Amino acid sequence: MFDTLHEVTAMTITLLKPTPSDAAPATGLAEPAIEAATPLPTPQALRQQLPLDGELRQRVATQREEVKAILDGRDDRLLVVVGPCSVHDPKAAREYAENLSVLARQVEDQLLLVMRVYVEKPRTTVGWKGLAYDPHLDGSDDMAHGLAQSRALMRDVIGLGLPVATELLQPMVASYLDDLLAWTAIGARTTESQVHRELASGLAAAVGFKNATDGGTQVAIDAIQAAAHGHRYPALSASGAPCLQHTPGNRHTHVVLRGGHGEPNYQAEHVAATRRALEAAGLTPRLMVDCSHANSRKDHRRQSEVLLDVLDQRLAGETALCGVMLESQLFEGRQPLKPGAMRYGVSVTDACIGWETTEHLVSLAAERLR
Ligand SMILES: O=C[C@H](O)[C@H](O)COP(=O)(O)O
Ligand SMILES: C=C(OP(=O)(O)O)C(=O)O
Repeated sequence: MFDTLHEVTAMTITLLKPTPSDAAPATGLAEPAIEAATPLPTPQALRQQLPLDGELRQRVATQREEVKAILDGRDDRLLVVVGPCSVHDPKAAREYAENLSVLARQVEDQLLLVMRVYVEKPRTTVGWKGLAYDPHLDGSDDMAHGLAQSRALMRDVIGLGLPVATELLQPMVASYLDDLLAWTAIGARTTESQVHRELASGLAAAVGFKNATDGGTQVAIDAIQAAAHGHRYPALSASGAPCLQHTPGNRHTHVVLRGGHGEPNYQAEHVAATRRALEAAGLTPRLMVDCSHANSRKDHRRQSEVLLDVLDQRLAGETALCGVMLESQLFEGRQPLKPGAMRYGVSVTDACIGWETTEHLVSLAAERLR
């Protein structure tokens, strides 16, 4: 199935170097800084190759509505975005999804579980950028294959009955995957970006804007306001042609508190302050707490204490808290990315809690909310 894409990847086009008469004599500024361009399939071609059939399309529509009902306060269940920090092994991700789909049914009276299928990773400096970019984990950047693997995996997760969450990082990647998503993150490193706010304004899925990496929440509140408006911005159409995209605006957005610079911001005083800031901006206060990242001080074992605190706040009547996020894998911890010497089901980005702890925490959350 992926042969065609592989063939496309193999054809690398070397960009035309300027002729001597084009070159800028003194500065050399006319030299292109891009070394090569590798063709990718158009979003339309990939969607045709890995289509979402009528039943699955309807399922995604229903999943999106379920998430939005929670954000609108029409459903008082807790939204739980849970799964690996990043997917690097689709086989392990499918096994994880099978486990999660069973758990989701056991807790569905109290919780709506949405699986993190994160295939793009924002990096603080440099590092592996995710399955969509480098599926062979070796720097070969076979993105045509990575996009196909990402799409196929997300489709299988939906087939298991689970809604899919991802972070959308590179706006062009969104058009390969966005028909599959029930919930989307705009990450801490991009919430302030106008380009990402424009992207969010045209998504059919709900969007969570993370607070900034320094802990600042105002950028996420500004992002909610920006994304609620319609925008017009240049983009590539599904068939790969440049176009001016017109978006309607997205009202189903919310803040995600993830802490900043090693300091948590999940506690009641932070939640109350964010609630007041949202109300002052004329916005409906709705918040998700990310139990990982700076909220856990990057120690996966502390995600449980964050979750328990958030549950206490909910039970004490904090209705703005409509969701939580957990970073979880089949097995706990993290490992360096060393192809050929990897442990199955262990994160290669941030450390995660393992499946047993995940099952225990999610069941406990449902039990406490009952
Ligand atoms: O969620 C994952 C990481 O926190 C994020 O991608 C940044 O990773 P890095 O600091 O390891 O680059
Ligand atoms: C990168 C992530 O989070 P943040 O943007 O909060 O760092 C993530 O959730 O994978």
